[in-house]
Amino acid sequence: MTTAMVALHDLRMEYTAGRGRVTALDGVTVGLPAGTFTAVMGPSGSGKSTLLHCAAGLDRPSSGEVVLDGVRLSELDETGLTILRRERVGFVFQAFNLISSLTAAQNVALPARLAGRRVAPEEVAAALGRVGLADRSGHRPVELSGGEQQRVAIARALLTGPSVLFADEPTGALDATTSRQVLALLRGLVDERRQTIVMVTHDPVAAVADEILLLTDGRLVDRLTATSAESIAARMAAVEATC
Ligand SMILES: Nc1ncnc2c1ncn2[C@@H]1O[C@H](COP(=O)(O)OP(=O)(O)OP(=O)(O)O)[C@@H](O)[C@H]1O
Repeated sequence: MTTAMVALHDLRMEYTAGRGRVTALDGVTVGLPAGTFTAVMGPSGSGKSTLLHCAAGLDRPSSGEVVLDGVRLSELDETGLTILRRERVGFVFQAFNLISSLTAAQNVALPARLAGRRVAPEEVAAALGRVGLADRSGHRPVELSGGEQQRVAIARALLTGPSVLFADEPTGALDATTSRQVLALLRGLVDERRQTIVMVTHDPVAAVADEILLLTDGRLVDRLTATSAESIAARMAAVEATC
């Protein structure tokens, strides 16, 4: 039996907003095997980002448990969570969050350097090579296309060799063609390096994922495998029509 790289057990998240309470996650239980690509989809407000943030140790759930690479996150204090995020988790967001005055190579090395780690130039070159940007290491963000900037952000996230790469709308700021290229790059990391990836997206080209988790109202309502972009778009339209 494959053990899950990321296991969520009855995950619940409630927010107090004004005088009311919002249930963002309403008992999600799922296991994501190592070396797989999972997309999390669902209507706006269905709890996708909350799920990603809890799974990655950025937020603590109200109840339930996250086990990431064998570590029960509820047992970690804040320092433990910070170390876990630094060493075992990589993040990619919609906004590339690159520092404009630094080169691609300097951007890739920055988080590790800030964490007090010496970073060998070969390590940075290897990370940029993995995303197909070996020849762009001296370029500043303004000298790179949007897709290339996102690839630099992916190289930065891969530098520490994370157990899991979490991506929140990584193609949200990219055009259709560039989005496909970035998703193909992520797919390649799974196929060639057994990288585990969990990605929130609205993009039906998420069909490149091994599995799509469909959320509505904080609940896991479907798990889709081996599906096409067309059937995902149709399923999403049907779910949104009922919301
Ligand atoms: N910090 C917060 N305080 C109060 N309510 C919140 C907070 N963060 C999220 N929520 C609420 O929790 C629910 C789930 O939000 P979440 O951001 O996880 O949804 P989402 O599926 O990622 O949405 P979108 O696709 O629009 O980004 C929403 O109703 C949202 O308003």
